[in-house]
Amino acid sequence: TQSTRPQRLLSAVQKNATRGNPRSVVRAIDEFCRHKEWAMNVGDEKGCILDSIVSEVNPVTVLELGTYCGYSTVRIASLLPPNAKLITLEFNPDFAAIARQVIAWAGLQDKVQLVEGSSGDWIPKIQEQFGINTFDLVFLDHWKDRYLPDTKLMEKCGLLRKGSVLVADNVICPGTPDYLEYVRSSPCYKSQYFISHLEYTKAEDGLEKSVFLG
Ligand SMILES: CNc1ncnc2c1ncn2[C@@H]1O[C@H](/C=C/CNC(=O)c2cc(-c3ccc(F)cc3)cc(O)c2O)[C@H](F)[C@H]1O
Ligand SMILES: [Mg+2]
Repeated sequence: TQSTRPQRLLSAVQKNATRGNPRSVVRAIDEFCRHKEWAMNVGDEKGCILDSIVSEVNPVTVLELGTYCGYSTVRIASLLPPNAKLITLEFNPDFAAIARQVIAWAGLQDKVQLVEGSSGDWIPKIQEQFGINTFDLVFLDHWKDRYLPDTKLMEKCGLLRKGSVLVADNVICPGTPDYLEYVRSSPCYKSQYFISHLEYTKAEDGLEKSVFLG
């Protein structure tokens, strides 16, 4: 049977990256997507911006919405302090299976909890299930029309505290207009746009960093 793109991406990691070396996993995926097959990873250009924000926040608790193949999961987790935890939500079982193997190849499985399920179902259950009260950092990279409802849900569930940082991918392409309008106009957020390009292309895209003011 035909392989899927995520399966071919995983094969490229297993072929070209060194086990236990997250940077080599990130590099192998970027090479595959630049030279073989485009895939919707945050990519290296926006990834460097993400790295700088993660390093500045130095989060102990991280939530990622939309794991896909685990590229940004590996990028973020590789920068976390030893006691930190990253929870990543992915409701497609095929993507989740690939991401688990990518995360394991990077040697980051002890820092990452991949939860197979939908953000809408899981955001209200995270505190009781994982003993986490609030998140220092949230990376939004799932369906673009779910950024706003899930942000409101995180607020309602008390998962954000004064200073929590939201980083949203694709705020220009494909675009998340309702989310952008909300975080840029709400008195509860201080927002900043980091201009960049859509992964592996010359099209404009960017990340929006929004600090929750409580
Ligand atoms: C809704 N709740 C969810 N809960 C758990 N997992 C979820 C949920 N929703 C989706 N997932 C999971 O999160 C992932 C979804 C990623 C979606 N990403 C994109 O569409 C996306 C698209 C482009 C793009 C740009 C230009 C172009 F010409 C074509 C594509 C670029 C990007 O960087 C993207 O991130 C995964 F697939 C899905 O199962
Ligand atoms: Mg994206």
